[in-house]
Amino acid sequence: MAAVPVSLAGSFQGSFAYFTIKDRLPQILTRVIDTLHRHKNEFFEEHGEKGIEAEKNTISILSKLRNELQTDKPLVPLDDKLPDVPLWNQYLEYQQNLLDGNEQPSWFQSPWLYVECYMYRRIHEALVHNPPIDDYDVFKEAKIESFFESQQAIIALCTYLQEHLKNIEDLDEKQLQEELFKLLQVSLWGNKCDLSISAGEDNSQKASPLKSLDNLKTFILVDDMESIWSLLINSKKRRTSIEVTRVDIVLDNAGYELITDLILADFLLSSKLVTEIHFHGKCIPWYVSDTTKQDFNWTIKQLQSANNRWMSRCGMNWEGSIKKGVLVYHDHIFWTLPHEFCSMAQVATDLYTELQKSHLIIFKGDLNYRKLTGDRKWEFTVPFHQALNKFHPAPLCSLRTLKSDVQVGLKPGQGEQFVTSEPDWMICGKYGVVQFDASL
Ligand SMILES: O=P(O)(O)OC[C@@]1(O)O[C@H](CO)[C@@H](O)[C@@H]1O
Ligand SMILES: [Mn+2]
Repeated sequence: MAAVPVSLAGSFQGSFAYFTIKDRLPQILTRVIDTLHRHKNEFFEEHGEKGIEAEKNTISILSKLRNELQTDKPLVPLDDKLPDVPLWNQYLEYQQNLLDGNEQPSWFQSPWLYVECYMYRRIHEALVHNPPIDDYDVFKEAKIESFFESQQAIIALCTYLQEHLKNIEDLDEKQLQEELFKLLQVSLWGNKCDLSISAGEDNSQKASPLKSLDNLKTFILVDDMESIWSLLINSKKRRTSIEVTRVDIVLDNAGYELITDLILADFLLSSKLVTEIHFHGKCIPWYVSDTTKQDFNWTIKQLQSANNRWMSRCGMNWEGSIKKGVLVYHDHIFWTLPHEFCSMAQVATDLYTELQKSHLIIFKGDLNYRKLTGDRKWEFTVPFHQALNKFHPAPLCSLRTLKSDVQVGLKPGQGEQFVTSEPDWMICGKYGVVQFDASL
């Protein structure tokens, strides 16, 4: 196979990577500092003087971090005690070895994917070094706010699921396929709502998600929904009563997007297209809005206790599915490492083996797409399978709105047409893909 292309990086002046490292990441750090400031009283009430001390120390570490980033300083090894530290520090060495003897990995020179992940891990390190606020999630407030901002859309989805799909057993194949396509698209467009692209500003779903699907259809650049349908319906037909059909969903953002993923999961289970859903979330706060176990549990609880009866019914059902073991939540440190997914088999063999049990893995969102394709300067027409670079644990698909400049699997001329007519087509979140790889 031909060598892989170079990584996107801040060294490409004027690229989205450059702009992100120069402007957006410092903005995110400033917001984190501001959040800690605003919660000073809360830290005092909970932990007394020790809380205030910890808040001050964390802020000073983060201000220093922002300065390192803005002046393109060398990346330094991590030095907390968490289990992923050796892997991070080996990765730094690996990046070092890719350079000429005198150069050192740095914010603008190293791959964008690496430095951006590294920033979030350094934010976590700053907190870990400062008990008693070491388990404080600096993005929690923004995630909670975005959940409440999307209330109407969440109600619309829960109502749809409960009312419209209560006769799901009676649907014929065509109708079942239509519902699947609808909810795949809802989950795809749910990915517009991430808080990293907006540097933490409100970016929630306000319009009715089901009504807008037809209008949005033309913005799906790669549509492999038929392949997903064939895979699922064939496996349903072949399955004996003791067999399992397992779908894994590698989650992205909490808030509205997570609800769309839960709705999709519920539909897959209640239609009996699948028998088990496995969710995968992050172990630490990540890219502002990504889902952690706390976010996941909080979301289910919120739904259960909501005033709206469809919302609370969804919450109850999902809690029930979790108890029955048909809805399973996992996390793994690999998801918050800087590695491309093609190194998962070596770096996180246990996770790779777990994913091999799946009949279909759904990767949500832009960052997962970047890691699937290695965040490299691929030609638009390179097949998705090739860009995966031997990452094939099971059949997989990506549901992703385009928010960074990597895209593969397009038809000849398809990408070029946008380059002139809509220069920001790859970063504005207006376009999406449902892109499938059959694995073998
Ligand atoms: O993975 P998500 O939530 O869809 O997007 C994450 C994201 O906002 O962060 C990066 C920019 O900082 C981009 O990869 C992408 O746009
Ligand atoms: Mn995200």
